[in-house]
Amino acid sequence: MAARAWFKPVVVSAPSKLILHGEHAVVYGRTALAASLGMRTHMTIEALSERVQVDFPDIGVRKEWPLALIRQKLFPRRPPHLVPGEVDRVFTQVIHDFLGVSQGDLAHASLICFFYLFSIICDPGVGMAIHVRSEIPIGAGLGSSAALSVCLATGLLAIQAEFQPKGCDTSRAAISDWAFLSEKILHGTPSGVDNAISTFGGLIRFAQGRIEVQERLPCLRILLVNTQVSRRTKDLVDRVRVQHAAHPRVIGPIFDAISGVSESALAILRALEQDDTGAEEHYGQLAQLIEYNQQLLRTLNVSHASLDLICAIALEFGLQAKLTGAGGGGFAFVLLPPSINEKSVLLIRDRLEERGFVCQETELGVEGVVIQPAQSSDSFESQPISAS
Ligand SMILES: Nc1ncnc2c1ncn2[C@@H]1O[C@H](COP(=O)(O)OP(=O)(O)O)[C@@H](O)[C@H]1O
Ligand SMILES: C[C@@](O)(CCOP(=O)(O)O)CC(=O)O
Ligand SMILES: [Mg+2]
Repeated sequence: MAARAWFKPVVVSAPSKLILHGEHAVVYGRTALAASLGMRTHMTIEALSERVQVDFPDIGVRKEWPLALIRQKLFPRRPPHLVPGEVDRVFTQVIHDFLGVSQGDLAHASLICFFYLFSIICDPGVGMAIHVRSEIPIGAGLGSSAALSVCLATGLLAIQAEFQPKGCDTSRAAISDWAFLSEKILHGTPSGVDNAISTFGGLIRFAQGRIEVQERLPCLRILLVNTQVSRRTKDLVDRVRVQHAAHPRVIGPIFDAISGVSESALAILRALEQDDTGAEEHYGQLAQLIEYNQQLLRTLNVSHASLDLICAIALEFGLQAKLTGAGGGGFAFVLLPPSINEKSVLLIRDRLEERGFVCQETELGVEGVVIQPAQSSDSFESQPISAS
């Protein structure tokens, strides 16, 4: 079949995320509570004649291939199933060979994700220039990989839907499933919480692949603290897996306790949203849960000296902090109760920044993935994405 030629430019953005509670335990089916964050990844895809050009400046990748070569080398080897499922490791090896890179090559992991999704979703292939730029710190626990995966899935599905309006599912549920496949290519065994929150936005309760979008979110104020210590999600997840395999009867109950923290925190957030008369007591309970969870994550050996120091500094101000995401560095967050005065917030920020940490406040519970009107095309219209 001949390759297709032209499509309208697609502009997509997807948010980062904050895991309030449940990281690591969620990989083992327990409950996590996650909110979307104001920083986003932006992607544009434009038609390009007979070539595929990938520009990922954040990781220093800019390359181009003839479409005919991709169709010849990759398409005959793609997995037969045209719905997202398990990663076909034979096909990822085919892509590695095509790109001439080795399996562990991190800089090329994003390229592997792109070619995997492109080969399956864009049938029978179309020339394109894809450009991705992110406001999200990469490899720090705020879900940059999921935002990338969600952008790729959304953009490629939108293009395919132009050629094949019937039979191409572009719902949020389908986007999240394709992005989950991409996350599996990057991480091996992700829980799916990151792609779910980046797709749906807001606040979600997530367990065993079930996404429960929470209709209302009380206005939580948190201080994000970047340790500036880089780490890889996969390494931390592997570290926990080794411990779980060695001591399932010890580590399993820790996962249960973390899950309990997520459920309790959700109950308190719902109570806060409905009635803020008992706000002070509720914030006290939320702070207590943050402290418990940080201790549990420390027991799982995924904290780090920098994260422990942030928690200690927060405590000097009577505040609680915990790591967010995989840990081992990356980000922590500090809960700022409504009773706190601005002078204390400035003081705590100063104390943290004196120690080399970078602090910021950003919006919580923002919109999930959006397809925006393309600036370069007058004819492009904003496309709503259905929920399921
Ligand atoms: N803007 C981007 N451009 C290209 N690749 C990206 C981008 N953002 C994230 N990635 C991919 O995601 C990986 C980081 O994922 P991960 O270790 O899960 O950390 P995070 O907590 O940020 O999701 C990077 O090594 C890269 O492969
Ligand atoms: C540790 C984990 O629970 C969250 C990882 O988040 P991040 O990649 O650090 O943003 C892993 C997962 O849920 O797949
Ligand atoms: Mg990630």
